[in-house]
Amino acid sequence: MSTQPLPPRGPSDGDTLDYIAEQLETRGYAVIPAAVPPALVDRLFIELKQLDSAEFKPAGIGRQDDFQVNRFVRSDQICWLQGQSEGAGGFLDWMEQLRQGLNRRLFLGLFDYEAHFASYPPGAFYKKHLDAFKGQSNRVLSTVFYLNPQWQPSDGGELVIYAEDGESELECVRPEYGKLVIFLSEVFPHEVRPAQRERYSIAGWFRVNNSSALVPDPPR
Ligand SMILES: O=C(O)CCC(=O)C(=O)O
Ligand SMILES: [Fe+2]
Repeated sequence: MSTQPLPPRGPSDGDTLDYIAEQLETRGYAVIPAAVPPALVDRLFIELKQLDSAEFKPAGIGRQDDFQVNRFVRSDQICWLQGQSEGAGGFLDWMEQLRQGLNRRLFLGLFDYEAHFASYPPGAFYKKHLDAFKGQSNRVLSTVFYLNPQWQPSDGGELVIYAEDGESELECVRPEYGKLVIFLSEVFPHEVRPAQRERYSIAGWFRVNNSSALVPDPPR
């Protein structure tokens, strides 16, 4: 058995940052059961429940010009976080602390962060994919944060993280309330298995800035 250090609980303090940085450096991903302050998790959950279903749109694949909705690849609904509300603002602030902390520790040059709520109705999925392809995207680190109270193993909906070869399973993560997963966007193929219940999350990406005066950074 490998002896991984126990993940710390609590806010984005030095210990949490050290833990995430160490995991990213040694394994390329981190699973933290309770990184975000509980009051913030509850606030986000309330806001998510208050969102009108009309604000959720079918998620697509690709960027602006080649954006397409493909129900065979993914069948979730999304709503981008704007940060105007207490919970969403708190979450984006927390991620900003993480961005700065990781830049200091790992020199990643992370430039900004974008995130959306995602809702997977029962039976919805996201087939095995990479969040970024080398040289084609400025997404460097993917984050997924789960908002599913009392999630049971029989509810399914796991996030499966595969090794770079796309075959061997590295991790099968239950989408439990308050859990945060972070991984290198270009390295790990992953998939969302269908769930028995509605499955809620916030998916986000830390990005680098590849723009210059002549070549603007591509839109997401
Ligand atoms: O919800 C998850 O567990 C992962 C979602 C995902 O892979 C994505 O939105 O790119
Ligand atoms: Fe993904």
